[in-house]
Amino acid sequence: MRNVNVYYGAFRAVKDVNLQIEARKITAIIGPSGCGKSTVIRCFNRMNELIPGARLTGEVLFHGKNIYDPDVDPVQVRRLIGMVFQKPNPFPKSIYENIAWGARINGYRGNMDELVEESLRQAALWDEVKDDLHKNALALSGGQQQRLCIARTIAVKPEIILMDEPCSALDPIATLKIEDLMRELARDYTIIIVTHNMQQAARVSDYTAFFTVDEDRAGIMVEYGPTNQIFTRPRDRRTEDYITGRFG
Ligand SMILES: Nc1ncnc2c1ncn2[C@@H]1O[C@H](COP(=O)(O)OP(=O)(O)OP(=O)(O)O)[C@@H](O)[C@H]1O
Repeated sequence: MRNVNVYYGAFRAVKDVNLQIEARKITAIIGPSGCGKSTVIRCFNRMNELIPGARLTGEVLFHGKNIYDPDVDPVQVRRLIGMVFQKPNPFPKSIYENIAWGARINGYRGNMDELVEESLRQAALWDEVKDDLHKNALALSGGQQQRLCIARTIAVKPEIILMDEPCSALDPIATLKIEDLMRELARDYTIIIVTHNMQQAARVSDYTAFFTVDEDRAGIMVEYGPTNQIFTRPRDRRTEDYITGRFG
């Protein structure tokens, strides 16, 4: 991200963000409520464009190309940079179709059974559902539904997976499963996660970006670095206050 500002109408929600994401690492975005975490993560695949009144200035470079250039297709951007949401949102269709549908829309011509199996395996869900692929996805538990959403995202072969509070609707055991899965996926994918949960950021991420709210209510990035450094030797007083629980 280069000099990124995001406005909702006249309100500047995010101010002057410069952030370089590392490939095949997990980057956590943390900070108090309203500091713009969701707004920032949505910039990485042009999801803010779907919000009426939202506007971005600056650049988001992916392989050196600004994804906001007029000749870039947002649908293609969202295929390469997939997103998993707070609440698991499988389609009200079978487990199999949840994966096959997106792949088909994206023009997948290979063996669909293989793709479904491979995606479910990568999302650590295969063993639990392999005998029930034609069951409705909504009959799965919340944690299984979220892994299915991750499988669906992986099936279209993205390079980056964005996750906005992916565990906030899950119990602690399902949360740990998703965290283990994220570590597995980070071998092949670049992951960016928004989380309210600082322990989660400390457990799973390689890099952490701490955001806060400036005097004009705009979100700003205070500090970014290796997670270990941010949590043990923050350079900025505001980061220290937040991670030690004095603020937010
Ligand atoms: N669709 C919208 N229209 C107008 N203002 C918005 C919209 N979405 C977010 N905002 C405002 O932008 C700012 C940043 O919101 P955002 O949801 O990105 O913060 P956040 O850090 O993700 O918050 P939380 O941790 O509470 O989810 C807030 O002041 C919020 O009120």
